[in-house]
Amino acid sequence: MGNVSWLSRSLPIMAGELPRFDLGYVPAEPRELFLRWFGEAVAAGVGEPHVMSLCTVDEDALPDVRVLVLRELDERGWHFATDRNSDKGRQLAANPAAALGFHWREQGRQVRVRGRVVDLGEAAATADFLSRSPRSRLASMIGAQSGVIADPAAEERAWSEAEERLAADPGFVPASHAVYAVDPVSVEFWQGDPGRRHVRLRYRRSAEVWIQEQLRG
Ligand SMILES: Cc1cc2nc3c(=O)[nH]c(=O)nc-3n(C[C@H](O)[C@H](O)[C@H](O)COP(=O)(O)O)c2cc1C
Repeated sequence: MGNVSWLSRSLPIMAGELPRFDLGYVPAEPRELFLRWFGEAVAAGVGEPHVMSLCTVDEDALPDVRVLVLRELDERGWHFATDRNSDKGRQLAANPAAALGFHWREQGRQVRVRGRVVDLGEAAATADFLSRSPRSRLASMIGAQSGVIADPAAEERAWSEAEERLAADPGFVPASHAVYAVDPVSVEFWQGDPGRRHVRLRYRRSAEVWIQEQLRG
């Protein structure tokens, strides 16, 4: 047996006491249930509950995934911020659809969001960028995210130049900074059970109505 296989089989999963998911007490809209679960994750001390996986597909339909920070949740959907010229930015330009995954390990919970992706425009991008720390803003001013670093010395110079630029113009916002929202077509809430009777509830949007379906775990 390989090392990963041996280690993986010997590691615990969904151990300990987990919350119960009472399907008799769920709201009509998935956003409300997400906010409830998110608040519970924060209260339970879940590590980085606002970090999520973002899955996109490239022009050859090959999936790609990485983790991002959830920036906001409102009637437009789940927001994230990134560089429009990054790999994911280019993938979204070609195919504006995505899936998000949250895993709140300490509670044995998972939330999956699928939907179309909408660029929220310049005002949202500007507000998001200016709310960031100076170091975070600098990192977005060096060049296109996901670009290959061919010359480390030039990269050092780019950081210095960005520092000078930010000092001279603290209101500077790169044109490539973008905030996107995932406008959901389905949202699934998954509650793990140590006895493996997991509880899954999927909200599926049909026209303007949310249909709830319980899924086998
Ligand atoms: C905890 C964590 C949070 C991150 N948050 C963001 C984020 O909010 N926006 C972002 O563009 N990249 C974020 N990243 C970096 C991405 O995972 C990824 O490396 C980067 O966006 C480039 O992805 P791409 O090459 O697929 O475009 C984060 C990474 C980690 C580990």
